[in-house]
Amino acid sequence: MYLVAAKPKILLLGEIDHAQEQWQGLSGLGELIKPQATNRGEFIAECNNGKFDGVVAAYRTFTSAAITGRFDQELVDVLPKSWRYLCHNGAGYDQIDPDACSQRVPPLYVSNVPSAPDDATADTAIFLMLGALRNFNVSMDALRREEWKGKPAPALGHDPQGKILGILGMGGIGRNMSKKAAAFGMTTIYHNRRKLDDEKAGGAEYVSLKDLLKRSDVLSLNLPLNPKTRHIISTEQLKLMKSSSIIVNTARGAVIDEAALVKALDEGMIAGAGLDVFEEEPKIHPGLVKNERVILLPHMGTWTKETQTKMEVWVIDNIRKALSEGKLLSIIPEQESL
Ligand SMILES: NC(=O)C1=CN([C@@H]2O[C@H](COP(=O)(O)OP(=O)(O)OC[C@H]3O[C@@H](n4cnc5c(N)ncnc54)[C@H](O)[C@@H]3O)[C@@H](O)[C@H]2O)C=CC1
Ligand SMILES: O=CC(=O)O
Repeated sequence: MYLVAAKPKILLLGEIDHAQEQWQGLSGLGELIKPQATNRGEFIAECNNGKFDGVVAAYRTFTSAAITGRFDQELVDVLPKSWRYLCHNGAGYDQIDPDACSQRVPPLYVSNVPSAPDDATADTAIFLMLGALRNFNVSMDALRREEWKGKPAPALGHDPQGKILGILGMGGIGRNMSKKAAAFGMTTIYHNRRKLDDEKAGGAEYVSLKDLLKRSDVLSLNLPLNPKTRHIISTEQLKLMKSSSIIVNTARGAVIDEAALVKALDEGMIAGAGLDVFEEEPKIHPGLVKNERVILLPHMGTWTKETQTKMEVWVIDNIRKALSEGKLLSIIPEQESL
């Protein structure tokens, strides 16, 4: 009599919209399953009643947090020990606590999707930058109220040519934006945890955070959200900025203290903002909604067919590698040395 090893399970948290064929292709490596839970309590109950025993890897989306909540200590503690890989669809993995995953025995290895979102997100940042520099939002709103340009017409905008773009977080998206901004005649300065080598910096000057704030005409936030970066931009930092400057945020809402930003805009500490992300999505601070000098997008940085497809395929490739080789394609930096 032979014991037949149970097929591993692969759990889908969220939806696959573009790479169905590649997802189904994983069925050769494991049984594809979905949770029934519609909220965190039910999800934890499914973990506790053994529904996910045998799960080796999971595909998760940003919006699946509406069901599971954050992958924090509480959640990691109830996951079955068979579950070794958590493959996130997104560059930013702030919905996952890397320490809780790393300290579990055995560790829960986490992957994200670097580089695939770079172009689409940097394009979004450029759109927000131009829109805010040119005061386009004021007239776009006015036109829909059947007013030509607006009453009064908006203040004259500013050209990007000759202006200084300051990038906080010079990673994949920051560097991509810097290259694109050069085509608009801008000079980039940046602040990062570490100075980049010359090739990566691409001619951008490394400066302290204080100098970045003081010198930038456009401050673009391109760093991850974590306990060290939460509210990295608040009143003290905003006070250092030029009153003619604008802020662009395509990173995560909570890297800016949103209430402080509203106050800074209202008091003329800075001239405008272009925002794709918010502290409590999908809620937006009413002070941002009512301020016409703020151009707003509902977290659409990677909202293109091409980029969404690339990102889904990337996650599936992570799962495939994990199941067939025991390694992830793009493990998060916090776990590189595990
Ligand atoms: N709006 C959207 O749809 C999208 C938003 N994002 C957000 O953008 C963020 C950046 O993405 P990538 O460029 O792919 O990440 P990345 O990891 O390539 O770059 C992040 C950079 O920030 C730097 N950094 C980290 N902590 C810092 C600190 N305290 N001070 C200064 N620099 C710091 C890192 O050294 C790195 O160079 C993601 O974490 C995500 O939250 C990413 C993709 C799409
Ligand atoms: O917000 C999107 C991401 O990829 O991170």
